[in-house]
Amino acid sequence: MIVVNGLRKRFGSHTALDGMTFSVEPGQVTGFVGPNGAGKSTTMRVILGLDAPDAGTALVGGRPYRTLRRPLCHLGSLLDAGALQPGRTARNHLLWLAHSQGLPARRVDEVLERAGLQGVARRAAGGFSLGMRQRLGIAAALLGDPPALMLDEPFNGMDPEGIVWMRQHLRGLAAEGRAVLVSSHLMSELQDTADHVVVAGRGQVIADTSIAALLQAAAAGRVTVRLGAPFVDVAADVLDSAGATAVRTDEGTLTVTGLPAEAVVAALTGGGVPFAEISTHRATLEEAYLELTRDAVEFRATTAPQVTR
Ligand SMILES: Nc1ncnc2c1ncn2[C@@H]1O[C@H](COP(=O)(O)OP(=O)(O)OP(=O)(O)O)[C@@H](O)[C@H]1O
Repeated sequence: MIVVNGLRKRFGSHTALDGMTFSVEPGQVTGFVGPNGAGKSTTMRVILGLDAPDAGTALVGGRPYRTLRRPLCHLGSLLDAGALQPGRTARNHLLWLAHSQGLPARRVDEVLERAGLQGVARRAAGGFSLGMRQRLGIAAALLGDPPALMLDEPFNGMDPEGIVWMRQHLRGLAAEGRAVLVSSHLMSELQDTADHVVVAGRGQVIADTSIAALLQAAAAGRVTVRLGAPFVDVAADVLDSAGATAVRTDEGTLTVTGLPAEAVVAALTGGGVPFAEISTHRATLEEAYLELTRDAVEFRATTAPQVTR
């Protein structure tokens, strides 16, 4: 289990982490999402002891990573798939890592097979595509058979087949009881993968929730009512009196917030207003995420560049 509590980190005058707090539970994939600059990589670097926080703690199995005797047996990580000696074969890269942690060579062959790299094990890793490097990074993370895994943007550079493989692989690792933390700046990548999601923005957690609850919250309260144009105004009045907010969004269409669909039906029926159709808006994961992070995006394509003279 990974627990971060009140992490703060400044780089000069810039606050990268501003009280980041969450935990990664065993047996599930936790997505760590947020716009660029939200503080995901910094949090992961702090967990690994690569950056020192100004305040707060990051514990792996109850202890700071730096104090673990054989860290690969506690937490496997993939931060930068490019971090390898290009001339070394995939197998030698893993053998070197295994040796440094006192792990047996047989683990190397086991993880190569698990990552689907047996066929290229004796090829120089420098010639690997980014997707293959990601697989090699996963193999390295699994060397110590750790109960927790932490992967920074593992879908980067993967082709569609690789993405399917990665999703199944992550699910499999969680099904074995491991705590799996996976960062991404695309919520859609985590569809069908993550059970839980921690949404970061401006160095803080802005949502810490199950995927199911996130979808439900995003869809909650948005009900579309279609009815004959002459009834729109009276329907809006009836719904306003029932405590909802009804906005005409199209000819003969009201978008209602503040009341669940059943209550909308009850209010209209009680008010004697005929309607043709009532539907609940179902948000996609991406919509739910965009809604949450709307105020936390540091760089926006639509923001006019600031010119300093
Ligand atoms: N070594 C550093 N020196 C100065 N600023 C840094 C450093 N590392 C990170 N930052 C800044 O801290 C903030 C958080 O960066 P971080 O890389 O953790 O975000 P992120 O959520 O991982 O973003 P991305 O999705 O782009 O990787 C950013 O504004 C970044 O520019």
